[in-house]
Amino acid sequence: MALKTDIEQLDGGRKLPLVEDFYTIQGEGFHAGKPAYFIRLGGCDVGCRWCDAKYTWNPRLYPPTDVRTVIDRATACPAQAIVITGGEPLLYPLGVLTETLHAKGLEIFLETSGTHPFSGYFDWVCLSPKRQQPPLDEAFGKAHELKVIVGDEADFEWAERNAARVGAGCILYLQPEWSVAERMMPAIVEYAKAHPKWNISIQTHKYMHIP
Ligand SMILES: C[S@@+](CC[C@H](N)C(=O)[O-])C[C@H]1O[C@@H](n2cnc3c(N)ncnc32)[C@H](O)[C@@H]1O
Ligand SMILES: Nc1nc2[nH]cc(C(=O)O)c2c(=O)[nH]1
Ligand code: SF4
Ligand SMILES: [Mg+2]
Repeated sequence: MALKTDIEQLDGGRKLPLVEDFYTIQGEGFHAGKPAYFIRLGGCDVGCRWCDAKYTWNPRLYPPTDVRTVIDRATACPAQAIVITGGEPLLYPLGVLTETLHAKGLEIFLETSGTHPFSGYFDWVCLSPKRQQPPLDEAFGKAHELKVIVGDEADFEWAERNAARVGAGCILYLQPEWSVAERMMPAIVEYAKAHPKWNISIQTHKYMHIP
């Protein structure tokens, strides 16, 4: 299965495989609670079995869309923050989209597994490392926050391994994998209390019943 849209179809990033764009409240990590305009791109080659965006994986379902149409919608709403997510957004050249939005004075946030080379401008990078396809070295130095998904006890060791590779100022989050959140929450709470460099992120949008 083609896991990314062919680059030549993207006209250097003037077009991107758009899944959806929507104005909501950031539900995860350091900026949870912040109103933000989300731009979700299609295609991912990482394959997390518990991914809550599996509908994005096949980019062929999402034809390359002129980024100007998305930018027009994003700038027509009151949002001052834009979150670029996916799928795995770093599959694509993000320079045109992000630099155009930045030039309009908007804050640009990235949600990424760090599995592909960076392109584009970001004010904030959230790195969520995946065991089956770990981040590229360059991702660790760019991460403003590290958000490790915890689905079982072994993930705490995975979290520490990644925490050891990010910059000193990178903010650390443990996020329960949604389908086992109830069961894993006590262990996550106890781990964070015992290792207070870690914070907890709980996908508040899912409790708020917003996208
Ligand atoms: C859908 S991913 C898209 C961006 C990028 N591919 C990544 O993984 O960071 C957005 C965020 O949701 C997290 N996520 C995905 N499925 C989840 C689940 N079932 N439970 C908790 N977090 C999840 C990811 O780890 C990531 O931090
Ligand atoms: N409200 C809301 N917050 C989010 N933070 C990260 C998300 C993502 O799917 O990248 C996400 C999302 O899908 N919805
Ligand atoms: S890297 Fe992100 S989009 Fe891709 S499968 Fe994992 S959670 Fe889903
Ligand atoms: Mg989501």
